[in-house]
Amino acid sequence: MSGATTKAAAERGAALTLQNLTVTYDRHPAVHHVSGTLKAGSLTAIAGPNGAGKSTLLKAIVGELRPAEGRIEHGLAARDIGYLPQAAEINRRFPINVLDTVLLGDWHQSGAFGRVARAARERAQEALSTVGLDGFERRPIGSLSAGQFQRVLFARLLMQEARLILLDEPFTAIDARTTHDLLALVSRWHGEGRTVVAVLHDFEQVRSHFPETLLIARELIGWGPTTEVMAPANLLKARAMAERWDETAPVCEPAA
Ligand SMILES: Nc1ncnc2c1ncn2[C@@H]1O[C@H](COP(=O)(O)OP(=O)(O)OP(=O)(O)O)[C@@H](O)[C@H]1O
Repeated sequence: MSGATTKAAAERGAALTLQNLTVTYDRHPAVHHVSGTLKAGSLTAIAGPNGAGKSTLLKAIVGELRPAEGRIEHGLAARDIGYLPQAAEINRRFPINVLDTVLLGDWHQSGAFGRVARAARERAQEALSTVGLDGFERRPIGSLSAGQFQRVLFARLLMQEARLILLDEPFTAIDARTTHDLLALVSRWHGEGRTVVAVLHDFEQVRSHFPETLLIARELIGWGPTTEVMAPANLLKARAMAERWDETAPVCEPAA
């Protein structure tokens, strides 16, 4: 993104702008012509049916997928974007302990193979304490419960101190107590002025904790205040679009 565009986006109060974004797999669109602005400092849920393109959208924002068409504009360096993928995408057999996993959140300071400074260790320790995992430092990540591991990943995000935080289904298969604790961290990040985005399936959670919502069913249905976007008519529309879409439709063919 050019310096001028970055400045213009910042002046509009935008953390990120999508311009006619289309993302495809083998030329089949998963995200189709999506445009809009994520306000800096906003707290936004991404909602939509299974297969709606929610994870694809996050992957495009972090640069794992390239747009087939359109643009994603932001003025952020990679280290300014924190990303929590869906749990199923993370390999927990990797032989690494809890403390080192949290320290990975600091890779941009220490470098991938650099010596870890004492200050970083102390911050990692503090992050583990914040997520309620004192004493877990040496445990291999493969030995943790799903909820404990999710706490570790949140500690890693705490360590990173990113300006934009993207969470893909952070509370799926997580119990009420852990969800409550992790939602408190989300609120804390929001209070610190960070921009936070979470893909969620629990509409109650969306309504009670996320002031803004982006509702998608491959195409954008709504993006703005949650009370407006999550209106019954929009939810029906999302469901109807999901029921009629053709998985094999090529790029830019009109929906059936
Ligand atoms: N690696 C891939 N190769 C081919 N198609 C893919 C790939 N990843 C996702 N898709 C397809 O892209 C579409 C959007 O998938 P995506 O995972 O973004 O949806 P989602 O909204 O996150 O769904 P869910 O709520 O089920 O997690 C789906 O039709 C899916 O099958």
